[in-house]
This record gives sequence, structure tokens and C-alpha cells, in this order.
Amino acid sequence: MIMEQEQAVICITHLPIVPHRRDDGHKGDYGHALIVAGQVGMSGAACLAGKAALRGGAGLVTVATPISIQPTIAAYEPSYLTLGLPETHGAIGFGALEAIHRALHVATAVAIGPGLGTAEPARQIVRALYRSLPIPMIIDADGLNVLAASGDDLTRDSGAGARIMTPHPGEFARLTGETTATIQAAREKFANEFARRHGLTVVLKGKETVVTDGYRMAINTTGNSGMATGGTGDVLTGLLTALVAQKLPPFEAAQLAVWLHGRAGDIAAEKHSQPGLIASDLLDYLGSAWLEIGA
Ligand SMILES: NC(=O)C1=CN([C@@H]2O[C@H](COP(=O)(O)OP(=O)(O)OC[C@H]3O[C@@H](n4cnc5c(N)ncnc54)[C@H](O)[C@@H]3O)[C@@H](O)[C@H]2O)[C@@H](O)CC1
Ligand SMILES: Nc1ncnc2c1ncn2[C@@H]1O[C@H](COP(=O)(O)OP(=O)(O)O)[C@@H](O)[C@H]1O
Repeated sequence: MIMEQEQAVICITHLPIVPHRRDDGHKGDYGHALIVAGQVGMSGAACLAGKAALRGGAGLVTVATPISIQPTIAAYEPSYLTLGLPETHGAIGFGALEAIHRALHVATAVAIGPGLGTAEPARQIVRALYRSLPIPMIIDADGLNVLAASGDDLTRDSGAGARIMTPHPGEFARLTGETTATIQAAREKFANEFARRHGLTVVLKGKETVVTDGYRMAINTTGNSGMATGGTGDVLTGLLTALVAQKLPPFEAAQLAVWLHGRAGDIAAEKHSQPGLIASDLLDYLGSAWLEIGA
């Protein structure tokens, strides 16, 4: 018998098939992405993730955020819904978990973390949802930082849905207890081992982003150094959540999301230069990236 640990990793080089939109499709067919993000001072992270989820094709998007920044986030983009959460000192507060649970019946995928903060309510909420949420969940930024503080305990209940983590090397270093330099010296190995051990899909960001579920691996070929600017990761989170909300399997969704995100970055750099590129430019060129792959 071949032990699980001994199974080879298959390298995938082709992009997954673009999700089909029927001629008579309606918004109920394309999922509802719920994005839990933002705190005072980081409303932008929630805005970028929310709008990216719309550009990713989700039928509906709700941005759940501390109530005092809800109007700011709603004013950025009228096409998503917003949900005001109970807060403490400008970040989500203890009552937020109940409010999120009430919103969950409509959601087909949840993202948590961009700009969320790491205070105790955020810790408890991220851990509770990570452990038991029955639908797919994308964990990014402070969502990852909170889980990193849990040590190696990333176990989930038997009914929990798929989990996708989107760390940059700094966040992955916190999750694994390694240094960033150690991670960067063997990105594929660390991402693969972590994904296999914890039964997750890992998206290890940076140049040549690694996507792996522990058994398959894809290395992204799009993107450029102009994307090393605040907020581009928040855009990826929203885009990926939209694809998962549309029922793409996690590995395929992650592969497609990083390709589209990087390609939008490449088009943005052609128009604005690498230094002139800002995260919201990616939102403007995601449509062009979609068209290049026949959407
Ligand atoms: N407009 C906004 O509201 C923004 C909010 N943000 C939020 O700010 C919070 C803090 O996130 P940050 O990522 O800034 O802070 P972190 O402290 O998590 O990460 C920054 C550090 O990680 C390391 N790192 C990151 N990428 C690396 C790479 N490719 N190679 C090597 N090392 C790398 C570097 O040491 C870097 O200084 C998060 O909640 C995030 O969502 C950011 O996304 C920026 C924009
Ligand atoms: N040099 C690079 N080449 C390709 N992609 C990059 C490069 N630098 C950054 N990126 C991409 O930009 C995004 C940055 O995300 P992240 O570090 O989480 O930023 P933030 O937290 O500010 O949103 C990731 O998707 C990453 O892959």
C-alpha cells in the first residue's frame, strides 16, 4: 500500500476551463460571496475584495464589516451589498459572529481576513468559522495571522467545508514557524507539505505564486513587480471567493484566480507602468484578462 505521504505531487500546467454562463443565467446561478473584512483605517481592504468578487462573476456579493465603516465601504461601490457588524474600537466585536451566522444562509463561499485586525473578537470569530463553517472559506491576511497564533491546531469538524489559505511569504512564515527566507528558498516544498498535512488548498503568493492542494501543484506565470503594492492581495481574495462561490473546486478556482489576477496586473503595468500601478487598477483590467481566456 502506498502511504499518503509517499504519493507524488502532480504538476499542472494548463488552466482550468472557464466557468460557463448560460444564455438564460440569472444572478442566483452564480453564487453569493460573503466577505468579512475591514476595520477603521483599513476600509480599503474590504472595498477592494468586495469589488474584485463582483469582477470575478459572483451573482451577489456582501461585504460584512464593522458598522462604523459600513457607509464608507458602501459608498465605494454600489453593486455589492453591505452588512454592518457589531464592533469594538473600530474592529469587529464579539456580537459579530451571530450577525455573520445570520447572513450565512445565503452565502455559497466566505472570505475572512483582509484588514480585519487581530484583537480577541477577530481571533474567536475566525477560529470558530474556520473550525465548523460547512461551506468553502478563504482565509487571508489577518485571518491567517489569527490562525498562526493558534499554533499547529488547524483541525476542523467533520462537516466543515473546504478551506483555502492565501498567505504571502510573511504570513506563511507565521503559520509555519519558519523564517520568510527559509520559506522563499523552498516555496513549493513548504506549501505542498502544509496543504497535505492540514487538508487545505494553499496559495503561496509572490513572484510565481504556488497553488497546491498537497497532491497537485501549479506555478503561476502571470504578474509583475508592480503588483508589490498595498491591496493587491485583497483583490485576489475577492476574485478567488467569487470563483469558489460559483462552485469551482478550490484548486481550480485558485489556479484560475491567480492567473487572472496576474494577467490583470500585467495589462495594468502596460497601461500605467509598474511603479504607477495601484491595486484598484487590477479591478479595471480583470475584464480584459477574462476576455483573453474566452469568457
Ligand atoms: N487598503 C487597505 O486597507 C489595505 C489593508 N491591508 C491589510 O493590512 C494588514 C497587514 O497586512 P500586511 O501584508 O501589510 O502586513 P504583514 O506584516 O502581514 O506583511 C508584510 C511583510 O511580509 C513580508 N512579505 C510579504 N510579501 C513578501 C514577499 N513576496 N516576499 C518576501 N516577504 C514578503 C515582508 O516582510 C513584509 O514586510 C492586513 O489585514 C491586510 O489585509 C493591506 O492589504 C494593504 C492595503
Ligand atoms: N514581484 C511580483 N510578481 C508577481 N506577483 C506579485 C509580485 N509582487 C506581488 N505580487 C502579487 O501581488 C499580491 C500581493 O499580495 P499581498 O502581499 O497579500 O498584498 P496586500 O496585503 O497589500 O494586499 C499577491 O497576489 C502577489 O502574488
